[in-house]
Amino acid sequence: METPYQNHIDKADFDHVYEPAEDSFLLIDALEKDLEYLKKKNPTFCLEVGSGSGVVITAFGMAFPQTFCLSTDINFKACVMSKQTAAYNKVNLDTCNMDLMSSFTDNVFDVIIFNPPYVVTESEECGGCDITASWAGGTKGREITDRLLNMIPKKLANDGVFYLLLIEENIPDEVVQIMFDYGYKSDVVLKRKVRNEQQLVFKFFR
Ligand SMILES: C[S@@+](CC[C@H](N)C(=O)[O-])C[C@H]1O[C@@H](n2cnc3c(N)ncnc32)[C@H](O)[C@@H]1O
Repeated sequence: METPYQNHIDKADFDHVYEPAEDSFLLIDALEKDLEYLKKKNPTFCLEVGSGSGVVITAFGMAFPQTFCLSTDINFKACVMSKQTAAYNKVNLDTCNMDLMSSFTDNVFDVIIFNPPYVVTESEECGGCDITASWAGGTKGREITDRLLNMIPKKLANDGVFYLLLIEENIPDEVVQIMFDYGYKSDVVLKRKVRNEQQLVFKFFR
């Protein structure tokens, strides 16, 4: 999977929107690793929740030009940047400024992707809509992630796949158990140690 160009972005804009980092690129590498699996699924709708600069959903859109790509972000400036990144790389992307995927009512997605704010923080730090929303994850770094997990059974197609980036501090075993209770199997697609942080990309599917 190609990494999208982001030459159009002024460095200063990354004071307000999450700048693509190792976690973003691990997620792209995980999607690349699963390319053949994803091609067999021939996805019609792909949603990235919390798209930030748009680098991940744009990479997906470049690899799957026939797939209808959508993204959401709680940070309005991230929505604008995602749209620009997609357009710069000739990918059609609809972006929605919303909390997770709460405003989609009838839509069901074949692929859902989330690189959440995963840093363990005080609960009070979490739930904003500016740059702090990029990293502040509250208790276990999971407060935002757990809210999304709860929505997956209604929003993921029966034969769909959900990709989620976690770090060890998020206690991935608990996430696997939550998703198991919802009826999902899981696999670790890729993991990488970045400085002191063990990052893992999981996929969940029925
Ligand atoms: C770690 S950043 C990942 C950005 C991008 N996906 C990437 O991989 O580079 C997390 C993103 O989730 C967004 N976010 C946080 N809470 C959210 C929520 N409740 N609903 C939608 N997006 C949210 C943040 O604004 C931020 O853009």
